[in-house]
Amino acid sequence: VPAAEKKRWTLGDFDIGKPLGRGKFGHVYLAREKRSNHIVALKVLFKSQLQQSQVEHQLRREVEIQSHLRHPNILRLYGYFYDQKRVYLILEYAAKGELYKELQKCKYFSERRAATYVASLARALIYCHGKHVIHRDIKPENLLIGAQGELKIADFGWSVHTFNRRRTMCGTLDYLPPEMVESVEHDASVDIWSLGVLCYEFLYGVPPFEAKEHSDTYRSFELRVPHLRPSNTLRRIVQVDLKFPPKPIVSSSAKDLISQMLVKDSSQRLPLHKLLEHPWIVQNADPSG
Ligand SMILES: COc1ccc(C(=O)Nc2ccccc2)cc1NC(=O)CCSc1ncnc(N)c1Br
Repeated sequence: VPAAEKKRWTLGDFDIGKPLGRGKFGHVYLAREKRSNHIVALKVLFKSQLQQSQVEHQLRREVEIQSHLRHPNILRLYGYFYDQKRVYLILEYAAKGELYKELQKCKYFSERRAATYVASLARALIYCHGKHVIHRDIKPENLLIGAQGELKIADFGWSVHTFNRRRTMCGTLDYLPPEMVESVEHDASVDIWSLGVLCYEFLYGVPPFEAKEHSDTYRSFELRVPHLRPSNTLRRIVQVDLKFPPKPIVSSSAKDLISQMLVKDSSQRLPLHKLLEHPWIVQNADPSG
């Protein structure tokens, strides 16, 4: 049987539902494919904005990469289509929404929940590295939660989110590893660094190298002159100025894992497969992910 002809989707194939979120390049809607009644998330990108930001090639590359990725912890990109003015991405719908909202609501996660998320992200990253895809942007804003509570990496590409996503106006620097701050070439080990930052933020509710100046005076300064944001965060990153606050109480096993991931020399970072054997993960992560 000849390979199924790639279906040409059109907007008429979908019933459009409520808005799910919005990024810089466009909005995301709940949608139902009429023939199959399959629920999806439909991301609408404006061609004009893509052209202005010269990200068409980045989008084409991302669509190409995503169409070959199949993993329970990576949000599916089922397909895309376009009309005169817009490009539409047909995405898997994550029924339990955005992880960053859940983290803001709970302040921080239990060690079992944090370990379960970290283990599932490690498995997704091992899968990506196996396909020579690195640097899946794994900060909380890019993570969604599926119907069974499982984590889904949903690279939002270049879409910049409304600033209220994080306490600071400007895009967060918190997740940059030292080699990217010092802009030397980076490899898959950047993802181990970012996963370490994420693990810390899951357990403490704040990223490890955040500039302390989140006082009101600093905030007003930042709002008024965001481009002059003191790069205390960058200094703390390149010095790996890692401190564990006394509250909330976190096990020494968790701190040990984080300390093995947030290592300046990228070749010394704990490899992802070794992470899955770390006692804290073995004792706390729910195997189902
Ligand atoms: C595989 O997921 C993507 C793949 C690609 C791109 C993208 O825009 N790439 C891109 C855009 C412009 C330029 C270059 C790349 C975006 C996503 N994903 C998203 O935007 C997530 C939309 S929000 C959402 N989605 C599902 N369920 C929910 N409950 C929610 Br809320």
